[in-house]
Amino acid sequence: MIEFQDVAHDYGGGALFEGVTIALEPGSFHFLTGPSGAGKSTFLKLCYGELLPSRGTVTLQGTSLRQMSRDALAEMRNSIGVVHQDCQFLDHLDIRSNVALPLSTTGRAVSDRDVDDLLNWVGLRAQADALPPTLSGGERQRAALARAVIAAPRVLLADEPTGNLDWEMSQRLLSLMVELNRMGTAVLIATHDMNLIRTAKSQVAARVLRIAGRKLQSAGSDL
Ligand SMILES: Nc1ncnc2c1ncn2[C@@H]1O[C@H](COP(=O)(O)OP(=O)(O)OP(=O)(O)O)[C@@H](O)[C@H]1O
Repeated sequence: MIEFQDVAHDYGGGALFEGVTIALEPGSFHFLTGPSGAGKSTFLKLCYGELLPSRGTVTLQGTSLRQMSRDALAEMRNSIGVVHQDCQFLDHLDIRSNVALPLSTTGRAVSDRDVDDLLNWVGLRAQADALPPTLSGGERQRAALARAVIAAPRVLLADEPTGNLDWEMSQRLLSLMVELNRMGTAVLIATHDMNLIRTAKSQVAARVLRIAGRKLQSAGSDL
């Protein structure tokens, strides 16, 4: 689904990580952890083609990023849902329209009913007509999750989706992502939150990856 072959990335100040070879299989659940600045967001950006690796090959569904045309990459991105760290919205559009954007901007049919079903799933049906600035942090994160999955992606990538949320709200978001994974979506979550990882491991067979010392390692059973 997403494969890294001997991948390194360097923004110009030295490699953040190198020699990364890994496959994110369909239906898998991964956490990605590591110190601040280790390169977690960078790793996610490589996964959805926002960045090309400095060295090595990233392959999305059988095609190397480098060989993809701009159109092919845009098409590929439709099969990958992303919850960004800052979950930005278009503040002049209501939550229903923001959540529908991945479909409406690609010209695909979108019914209010489908969007409202999804908003119901994340517990935001009552906020469908609200503007983004009026939502709480937890509500914004759940709206961002709804937007990331509206196009039924095969992979969900989430960058610190529970950052700044209280424990109850973090758990709620986690259960939504576990539920998605049970329905077949591969999930990769970058997080600092070790409690979240421990909790998830009692619910799902999650593999924990850690960027440390410029390498991507499998975290041990100390978690
Ligand atoms: N576009 C860029 N140009 C130059 N350097 C960058 C760029 N993006 C990120 N960096 C640097 O690369 C390093 C890794 O950044 P990245 O955001 O991937 O780390 P992270 O592990 O996600 O950090 P955090 O946990 O704090 O979010 C940081 O030192 C950052 O300043």
